[in-house]
Amino acid sequence: MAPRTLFDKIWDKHVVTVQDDGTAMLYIDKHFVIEVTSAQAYEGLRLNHRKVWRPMSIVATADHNPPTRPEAEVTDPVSKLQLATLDENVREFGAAQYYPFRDPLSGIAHVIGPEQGTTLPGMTVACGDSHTTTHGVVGALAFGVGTSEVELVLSTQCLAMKKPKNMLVEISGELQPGVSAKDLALYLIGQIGTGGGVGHIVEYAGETVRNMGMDGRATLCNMSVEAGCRAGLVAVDQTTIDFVRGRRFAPTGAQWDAAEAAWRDLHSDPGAHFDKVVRIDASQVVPQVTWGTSPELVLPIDGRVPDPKDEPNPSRRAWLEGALQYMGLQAGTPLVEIPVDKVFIGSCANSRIDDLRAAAAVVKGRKVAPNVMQALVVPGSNETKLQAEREGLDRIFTEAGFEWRASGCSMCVGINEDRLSPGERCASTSNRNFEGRQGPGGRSHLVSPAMAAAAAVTGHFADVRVLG
Ligand SMILES: CC(C)[C@H](C(=O)O)[C@@H](O)C(=O)O
Ligand code: SF4
Repeated sequence: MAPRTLFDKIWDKHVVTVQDDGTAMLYIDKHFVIEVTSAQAYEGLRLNHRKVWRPMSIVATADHNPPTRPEAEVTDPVSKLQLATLDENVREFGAAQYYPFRDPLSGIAHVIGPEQGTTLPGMTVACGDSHTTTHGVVGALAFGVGTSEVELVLSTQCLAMKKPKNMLVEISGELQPGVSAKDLALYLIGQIGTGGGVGHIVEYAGETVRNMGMDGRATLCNMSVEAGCRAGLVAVDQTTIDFVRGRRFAPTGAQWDAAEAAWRDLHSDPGAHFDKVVRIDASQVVPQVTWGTSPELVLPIDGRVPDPKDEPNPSRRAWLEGALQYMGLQAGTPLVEIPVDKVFIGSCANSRIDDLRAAAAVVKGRKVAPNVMQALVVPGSNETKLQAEREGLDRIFTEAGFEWRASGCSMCVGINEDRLSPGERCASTSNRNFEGRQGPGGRSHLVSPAMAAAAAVTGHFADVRVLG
């Protein structure tokens, strides 16, 4: 057989039929259902008198709306309705697991999937949420889909699509201390743009990725969608196997042995063809900060806010001018001189244990700067929260003046009570910075956990490499 990519291998195993025009029906092994994008899909089933094809493939979780303050209740009527509707739909249609608001195992779908071993290597995964790409961290082919596709997966267990193309991002060289997977992801998007991966499934490979822990790999996969990719993947290696073994829903005994043997083949064959290849020298990447209203408007921390006048293309120039104005910045300002009002450490991009450890290492023994009105740490799952508490990370954060919260999407997206007010500037470890993303009029700068911590303790963007 011709050499195949990791994507080809998983795709081939899951294609049910292919129509003449190339549209394939792809079997979905695991379906994560969230409160924001599922109500209409279930309503569609009801209207058409359909059942869920395989309720045991469903993991339902309420992650976007729940407040994360201890003891807080849901007060917003839309949030209340979404949460109650998911309760009702799970009761009526069934699910293998359900993590409602305040469940001890609840968390952001893309954090709990790999963490609990519900997402396993070689699986196909769907979820009505764009950052489903994150599940690629364990070598699963995971698609973020819209509500109508949620309904299709519920009723047929399949997604309909033409086969995307293969893209390889090969990362070599050693990361400098203080530089992380988030910086790599932002750097990549800065290079190829938010459209750079459109129509492709990206596989991250190379020695830097092989040497990276699972949480860093998850960040890369998470950010794939911000580069336009349909999904992100990392090949299964010993690090993956060690991560999956012993997880709550991972196979055990003879089933584990068989699974592990099969998973060992989940890598691209030598000589496999990629339609697009991007190479990155990790040793050249410095901590990144976005300055504008798209993840591709990103700069190294030692940079200055660009001047749109230097942009020859008129429509791009107008776009940059708009971004500059929305962000309330002056061209030429060094990034390290931009003060921040709020700091958010969380979201499915950066809320796993290694992220919290990296931020805590910077915060330890320091205080949140007086001009920072609010600094939040929101673990991606309640299990991660407990792990961090066992390690004493919560105390490092709270002693410095951070708020330590229960899990959820929180300030990543302005649809729960954690949000920015108009004009507020936030150093955020999340993945999106478009206008109003973290609250109407809010200004979001995407950074790594270590860089968010550095901004919190200095009160402005700062180079974590020289913070000492
Ligand atoms: C609300 C949800 C559907 C949305 C998504 O699709 O990603 C959100 O999670 C986001 O990050 O923008
Ligand atoms: S944490 Fe943010 S990016 Fe992730 S699913 Fe929630 S809202 Fe979307």
